[in-house]
Amino acid sequence: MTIPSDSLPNHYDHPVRIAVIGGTGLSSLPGFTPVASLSPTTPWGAPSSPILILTHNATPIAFLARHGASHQLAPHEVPARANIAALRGLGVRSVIAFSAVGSLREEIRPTDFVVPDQIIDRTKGIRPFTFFEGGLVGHVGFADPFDARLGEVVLRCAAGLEAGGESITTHKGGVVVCMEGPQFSTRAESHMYRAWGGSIINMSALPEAKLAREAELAYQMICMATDYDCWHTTEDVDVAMVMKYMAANGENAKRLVGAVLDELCKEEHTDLVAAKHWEGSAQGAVKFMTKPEGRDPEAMKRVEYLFPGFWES
Ligand SMILES: CSC[C@H]1O[C@H](OP(=O)(O)O)[C@H](O)[C@@H]1O
Ligand SMILES: Nc1ncnc2[nH]cnc12
Repeated sequence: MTIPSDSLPNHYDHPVRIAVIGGTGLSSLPGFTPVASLSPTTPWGAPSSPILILTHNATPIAFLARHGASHQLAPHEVPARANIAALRGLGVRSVIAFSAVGSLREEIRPTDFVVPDQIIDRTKGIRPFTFFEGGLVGHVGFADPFDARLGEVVLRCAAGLEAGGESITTHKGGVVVCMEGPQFSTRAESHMYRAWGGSIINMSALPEAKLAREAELAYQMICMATDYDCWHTTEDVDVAMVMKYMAANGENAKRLVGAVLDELCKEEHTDLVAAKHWEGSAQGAVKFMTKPEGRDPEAMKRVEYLFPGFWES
């Protein structure tokens, strides 16, 4: 049964540590119990959709539909800063982000899952991509754009499901090419991305992953292959193909999220879920760059939204 989100409470009074971002074909997480629907505003505007708080074995998780509840936002229109800031504001420190991707490798078949570890940026600079601007500068490290520890947990859970006979094939590591879109690639581009070492392609790993790093969140994308883009001898990608495979992938995504949440709820992962290993990383980058006399008060206030008490310490 789906409970309409407007009949749910619009507040939730406990911190929520884990978020799931759903992408194409995954605009809800059926099977989890909705307990609240939140519409926070941030200094960067409103998130893509109301954030649903769902419970899984008594653990709350935040669910956000990246393209909006009706998939009304094109990849370049996704308010990624508001999304990440709103999640952080709820207490979220770990994010599992789903994405439908094209495969650039023969061995990554449609319906396979990939837990990537690298990104090549082919966005065109038209998406707002940092929290630190407008009178405040910060440079965070981004050598490894995903959270390896969260990635390990996801891979272990996927292996457990596979061993239990579930039909999920999961690939460890891979390079996501994040293109601008919304049009798909030309054939020449598709071949070029393969020559560059790309494994899969999407339109939404960035700036989401960069912003998560700036917000000191542990962030891992789980990619679900839906097509072979247009380099392969099979049919060229189109939306119908993506949606057809996402129907199958959605079930697998739900199973995998369930297993990952079961694991993350264990006491041994408390520090990982709280992203203790990222704590202070971005704050250091911001504090030391712009001299106090050059800091814009509005920019300082925006940073305060991400890191309450930031300027007092
Ligand atoms: C409809 S195919 C292109 C679209 O699908 C992917 O979305 P998401 O990453 O949110 O699952 C891809 O990135 C494009 O936005
Ligand atoms: N071939 C493709 N290119 C970009 N994004 C995608 N999402 C799913 N398939 C894709």
